[in-house]
Amino acid sequence: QDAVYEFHAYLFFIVAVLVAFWLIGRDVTAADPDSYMDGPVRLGVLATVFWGIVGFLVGVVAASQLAWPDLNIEPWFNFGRVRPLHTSAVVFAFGGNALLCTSFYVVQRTCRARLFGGDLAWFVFWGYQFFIVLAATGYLLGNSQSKEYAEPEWYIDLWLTIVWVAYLIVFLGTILRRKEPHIYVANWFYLSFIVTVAMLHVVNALAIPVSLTGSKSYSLFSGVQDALTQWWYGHNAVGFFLTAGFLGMMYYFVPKQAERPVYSYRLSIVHFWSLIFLYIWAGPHHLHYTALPDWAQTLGMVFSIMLWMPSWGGMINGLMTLSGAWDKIRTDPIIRMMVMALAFYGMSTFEGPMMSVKSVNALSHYTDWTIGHVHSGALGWVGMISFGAIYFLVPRLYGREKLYSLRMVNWHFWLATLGIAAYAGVMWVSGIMQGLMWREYDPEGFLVYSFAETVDAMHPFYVARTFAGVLYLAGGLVMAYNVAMTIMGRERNEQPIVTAAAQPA
Ligand code: HEM
Ligand code: HEM
Ligand SMILES: [Cu+2]
Repeated sequence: QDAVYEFHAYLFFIVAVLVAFWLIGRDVTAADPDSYMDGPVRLGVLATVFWGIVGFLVGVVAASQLAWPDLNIEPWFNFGRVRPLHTSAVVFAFGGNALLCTSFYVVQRTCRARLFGGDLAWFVFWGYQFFIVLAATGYLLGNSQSKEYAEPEWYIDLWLTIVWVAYLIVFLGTILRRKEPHIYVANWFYLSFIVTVAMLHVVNALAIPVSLTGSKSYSLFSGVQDALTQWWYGHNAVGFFLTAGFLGMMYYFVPKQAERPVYSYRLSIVHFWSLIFLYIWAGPHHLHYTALPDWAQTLGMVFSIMLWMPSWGGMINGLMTLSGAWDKIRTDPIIRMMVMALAFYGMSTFEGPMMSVKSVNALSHYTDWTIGHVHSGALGWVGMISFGAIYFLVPRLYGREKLYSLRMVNWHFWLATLGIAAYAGVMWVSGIMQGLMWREYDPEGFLVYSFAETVDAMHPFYVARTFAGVLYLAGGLVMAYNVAMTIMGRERNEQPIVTAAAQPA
């Protein structure tokens, strides 16, 4: 019925042919059941770095378009198509690959078992990359079902469902055949992420296609039910994709890199159950002052405020794992990255509950303050903890003694930290200014500013935010170079990092 569907059908055909050739030619000798399956992890780390750079770059493009509207290139690269390309690239391609490869790595080590299902793990990896390509090309060609963070049309949603169920089978199967009786807490978090995302995705994507040979569909829900379902999904995508999954990462890689046990196992169990119970109810804080019934808005607000506690439980558990090893912040830039991730996790989960209070949201909603909040969680928490895990994994996965350069990790740390601080700071100022300008009345009761005047006032902030994004992107490029050199087996000839205070007096 339409060109996008046709293009995707051809793409599907080409991929199917390639897979058929691979199936014919592959090596069918059974792998050693006692070894770990690290192929998808090795490639997954590279995919994470690659999609990270793509996503940050598209973020810089979107930021530039807001600063200089002439950069809207019609029709393929206008802001309306570039924005979902950015959000999906960073959240699902970068974050998703980071979760996929670290979860495959962690579940094998902590269960002392090979991934379940043989080549199914490869299907999950490649099937997920195919989903990303379908989604991204669909956006640029103008397809969207207009649900934020769930823009792909129905047939792409169906494909993702198949891939995700396979992911669940691989992960759960590995846990079921574990040789270690205990299920380590990182796996609890990963599992809750996989199960909940499956549920969110299936319910929110329920839609009726206009035709089985066309891309257009209509949501099963309408009006305020549609809005509530969408933000039940959207909020819990934050809670389970961007939070629970990355907490799983934190619970494995922070203790490993710090060479310390988790601070409190009891705390991890308590904050796990309270986190997943509370998150599910907080979605309505995205719909304050809408047609959603008032009681539902208040419910969302109350659960959001309660959510502060289990969130900080995770942060405290991560930070206190460094007890007795605090000196490592000075000497190990990877630990420094992980600590910065936890600091931003704490910061954004304090800011979130505050923004969910209706009177605060009356100012912050629809403004850049929300964008600042999003990016302190995304750049600070999700980005930094993933970078830490990548630096941990690359030498181990590729059989290298150490990274090409620790000093470059330090550079990455500072570029990323300055980028985040500038991004969040600029958006706070511009967001609050924007909110205050919108609500400014004169003594006669007329609005003082027209909407266009508030847009005009944003310009310098948008320029500054673009610059902040360039810093963050530059850090990502430094990482890509470091990773590539490490894989090639090179070691940079450099002085070890020793600060003045660490030297003997
Ligand atoms: C170089 C770094 C980045 C830059 C320059 C950047 C830029 C942007 C821009 C310009 C927008 C649109 C804002 C608007 O509509 O007013 C945006 C939205 C968004 N970005 Fe980024 N971004 C970056 C990195 C990231 C990362 C790493 C993540 C997640 C892991 C992320 C997640 C998001 C999300 C979820 C939104 C939608 C926010 C909302 O609708 O409230 N971004 N970004
Ligand atoms: C206790 C934890 C948190 C609470 C209670 C919370 C609360 C909120 C609130 C009230 C909003 C603004 C809704 C609006 O006015 O439209 C929001 C937006 C958002 N938050 Fe959080 N937040 C939390 C943690 C996080 C974290 C850790 C991240 C990222 C890793 C994050 C990502 C987002 C995103 C992407 C949006 C924008 C959604 C959109 O409109 O597109 N949040 N959050
Ligand atoms: Cu939310």
